[in-house]
Amino acid sequence: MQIDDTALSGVKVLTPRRFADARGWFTESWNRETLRAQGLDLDFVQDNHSLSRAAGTVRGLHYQRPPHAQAKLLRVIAGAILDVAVDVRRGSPTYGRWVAEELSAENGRQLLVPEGFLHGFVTRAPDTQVVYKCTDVYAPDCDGAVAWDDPEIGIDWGIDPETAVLSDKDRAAPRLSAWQSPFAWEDAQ
Ligand SMILES: Cc1cn([C@H]2C[C@H](O)[C@@H](COP(=O)(O)OP(=O)(O)O[C@H]3O[C@@H](C)C(=O)[C@@H](O)[C@H]3O)O2)c(=O)[nH]c1=O
Repeated sequence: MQIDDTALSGVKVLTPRRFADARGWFTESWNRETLRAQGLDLDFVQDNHSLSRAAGTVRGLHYQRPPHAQAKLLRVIAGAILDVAVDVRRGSPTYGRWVAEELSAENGRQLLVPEGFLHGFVTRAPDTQVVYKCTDVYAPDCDGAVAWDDPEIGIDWGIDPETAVLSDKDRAAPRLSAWQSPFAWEDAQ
């Protein structure tokens, strides 16, 4: 398992090894001990799976506030996404900054998004399926969203914003400046 840092502390790109042979390949997509040995001790309690029919579907930017904050480990099993994490840890030297990583069924990469980040993705192929592990259960009362297209955040999604396929919740999400982050940098240390 190769684990690479990104420009934002805590956000990591994981690339599991693939064992190829005449049949295809085999990979350990998640192994608690392997990650523990490399310093990532995460207690996952829920797995999610979403299908987005159209390319250009945007889901995000989402979070769950404490006491149900979630770290997420994402991968793609069909199609491709640009996966995005935005640092919203109050007091963080990189508050408001984002990183993006292309995850696809082909490249097998995974993105680790810790607590204290907004998370979202845009699909880059039809019928894209994303699966991810979460460190806390779904808690609708703690669920929230920030506008995916907030110019203050300035994410380059690589699509025409007018054509994005969105949920009603995501279309109505507030901008970063109109929102109070429930995450503190100190809590993340
Ligand atoms: C996230 C979630 C949703 N649901 C339900 C609520 C709702 O009726 C339906 C669809 O929910 P949403 O519209 O919130 O689904 P979606 O927009 O795919 O939400 C997800 O987006 C990505 C970017 C994330 O980071 C995830 O944590 C999650 O927020 O599924 C659950 O039952 N459990 C869950 O864990």
